[in-house]
Formats: sequence, structure tokens, C-alpha cells
Amino acid sequence: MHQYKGKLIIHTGSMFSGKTSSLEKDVKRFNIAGYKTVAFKPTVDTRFKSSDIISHDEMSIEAILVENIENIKIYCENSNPEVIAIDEIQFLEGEIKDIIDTITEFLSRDITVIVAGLDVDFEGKPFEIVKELMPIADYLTKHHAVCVKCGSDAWISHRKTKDKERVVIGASREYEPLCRSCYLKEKKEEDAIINKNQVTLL
Ligand SMILES: Nc1ncnc2c1ncn2[C@@H]1O[C@H](COP(=O)(O)OP(=O)(O)O)[C@@H](O)[C@H]1O
Ligand SMILES: Cc1cn([C@H]2C[C@H](O)[C@@H](COP(=O)(O)O)O2)c(=O)[nH]c1=O
Ligand SMILES: [Zn+2]
Repeated sequence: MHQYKGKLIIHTGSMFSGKTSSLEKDVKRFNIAGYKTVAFKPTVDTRFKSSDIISHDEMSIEAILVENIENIKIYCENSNPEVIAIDEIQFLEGEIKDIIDTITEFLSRDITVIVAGLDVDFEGKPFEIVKELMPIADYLTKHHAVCVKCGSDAWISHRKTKDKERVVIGASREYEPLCRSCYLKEKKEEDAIINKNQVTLL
């Protein structure tokens, strides 16, 4: 009866672009259509202190917390879902190859996989797993937040704090979506302040 099988659906883009709400909407539609669906999210994102997937506009769906793709594989071996959703895939621990191989295996077993994840980090560097999954996708949507400086389509999640580690969990206190032009302007201003401080220290 269920016609929709073994598709990879990717929602990517910057923070606040609607990746999570789109994944949630897909999951809700598959549930309405009667598909056996399960959603996962990596444990690293502890923003909401709940296992639910919660979007920035506070829509939520139930999810299971996992550390790596092996956890997902084991869970699915026992529960046989027809549709698997993974939010924040960039935070899934382990080898990229293992993630790709497992997702490919799900697809070959007619399981549909929906993933949401950032395409680039706060410096514009690609998140490898999303980059590697893109060519395999049946449906790939690059979503755009609104640039908070000029209202254009955002390209990057600009980090407002001084933290330099790649992973810093946060929301609008720590990040703002910016278009390329506003981001480059912001970087120039930040660099000018750093240079000025260095001169003062000499
Ligand atoms: N600058 C912005 N541009 C677009 N949406 C924003 C912005 N700031 C806050 N939002 C909110 O974020 C929601 C999208 O949240 P979500 O689906 O969780 O995005 P993502 O998973 O891509 O971070 C929008 O529907 C809107 O309510
Ligand atoms: C850009 C960027 C983001 N993060 C963190 C910040 C948030 O906790 C998530 C992204 O959540 P969203 O659902 O896409 O809004 O990722 C990070 O750790 N490092 C980064 O460079
Ligand atoms: Zn802008």
C-alpha cells in the first residue's frame, strides 16, 4: 500500500532557515499517511533538555536521543520503521563512511530517510557529513533564514560570541543568520577591532 520507499530527503541551510520545522512537517505527513516513522537527534544538542526535536518556532515531535549511527541501526533492527528522520545530522558522532554506508543500506531496504543539518559552520566551512550526503539525495532543499542586517536571504550562521571551537550549542543569543555581504562586512569590523587591540597591547 505504501508507495513512497527508499528516498533520501535532505533539509539544509543556515540556522533559523527552517530545516527542523521542514523535517517535522515531513514526519507529520508520513505519520498521517500511515507510515511507521521514527525520529532521532544527537545527544550533543542539549538546548531544550528534552529528547523531543524542537524547532526555533517551538514546534515539536517526539524523538530518540542517539550518539552515533550504530545506535540508530540497532534501534531500527528491532522496530522496522518505514521512515527514519535524523535532525542535526552534523552532530552525529563517528566515521562519515559509517553514516553514509548505513543510510545507503536503509535506502536499499526501501526505508525513507529524512535528514536535517547545517551545510556550513560559523566560519563558512562545510560540515562534511552534509556535503557527502548531498549527491545521494533524492530531494535536496537549501533553506534560507532572513539576514538580520538587511533582510536578504542568509548564507551563514554568524557567531556573535568570541568562542572559536567548532561546536558551540546555542540559538539567537549566540548566532545570527547573515547574507554573504553582511557577513563579510561584520568580519571586517571584527578584524579591525582585533588589530586595534593588538596595536594597543604592543
Ligand atoms: N532571521 C530569521 N529568519 C527566518 N526565521 C527566523 C529568523 N529568526 C527566527 N526565525 C524563526 O525560526 C523558525 C525556523 O526554525 P527552525 O525550523 O528550527 O530552523 P533551523 O532548524 O533551520 O534552525 C522560523 O519559522 C522563524 O519562526
Ligand atoms: C553554525 C554553527 C552552529 N552550531 C550549533 C548551534 C546550534 O546548537 C546548532 C544548530 O541548530 P539549528 O537547528 O540549525 O538552528 O548547531 C555549532 O555548534 N557550530 C556552528 O558553527
Ligand atoms: Zn544581509
